Amino acid sequence: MLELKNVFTGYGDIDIIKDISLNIGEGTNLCILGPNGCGKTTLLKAIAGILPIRGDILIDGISIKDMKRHEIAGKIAVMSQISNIYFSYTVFETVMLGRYLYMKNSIFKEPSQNDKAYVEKCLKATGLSSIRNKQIDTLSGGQLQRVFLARTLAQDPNIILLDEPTNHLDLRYQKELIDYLKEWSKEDRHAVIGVFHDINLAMDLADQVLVMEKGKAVSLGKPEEVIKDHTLNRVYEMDIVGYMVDSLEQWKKF
Ligand SMILES: Nc1ncnc2c1ncn2[C@@H]1O[C@H](COP(=O)(O)OP(=O)(O)OP(=O)(O)O)[C@@H](O)[C@H]1O
Repeated sequence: MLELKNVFTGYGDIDIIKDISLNIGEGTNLCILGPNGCGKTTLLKAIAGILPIRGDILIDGISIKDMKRHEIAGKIAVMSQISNIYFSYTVFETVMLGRYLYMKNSIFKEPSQNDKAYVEKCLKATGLSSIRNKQIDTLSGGQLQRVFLARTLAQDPNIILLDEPTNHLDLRYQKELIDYLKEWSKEDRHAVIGVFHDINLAMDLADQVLVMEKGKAVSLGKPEEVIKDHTLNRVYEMDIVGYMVDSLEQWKKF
């Protein structure tokens, strides 16, 4: 479904991502882990077609270099972060922006019944139906995060890219988001690629884990394989598994 072949990318003349190859099949949740500055977001930008690359990225066998921006956007949606708010729209209007691709390139036209129904479905899936008419600049960080998820879903992509999607979400909504993504990715021709700092959440969502260090892929495999090979400990320069076990022991005391 998505294939990265010896991808290099970066900013100006500097390569941040160095020689990454990956194959992401249907129904896969890939979580990307690695310390600050190792290139996780830069890799997502390359996959979204935002940065020029050397090597190749293929979606369903077609190079993104041969695809137009709207063609890539029809396949891959990036869940935006809170810093992207510039205008005050209602929740409904914001989620409708995700349908833009399908609205014959005009957001000024009245959306079709189909588009409206699709937006309603996305609002329902993210628990936002009851606040559909609220202005987004009056929402809490967690509500806003869910609005952006709904807008991403409204784009009806095959692949969702997420960059630390659980920022601003309280525990309940973190769990709900992860559970929702797990369910969504198992639908026909879907996959999720996410960057996480919370290793617990990453391990909960992931079928595959990619560990990055200094722009390179240093480990790729199932969560249990990646935990066992101690690469995580090395790249984070701490005993990750030991830390997790200690935390659990603390809770057992209560
Ligand atoms: N727009 C940019 N122009 C130049 N350099 C950049 C730009 N964005 C990121 N970088 C650099 O690229 C490197 C990788 O950054 P990136 O944001 O991809 O890392 P990350 O692993 O996502 O980090 P974090 O975990 O802190 O979010 C860093 O050295 C960063 O300073």
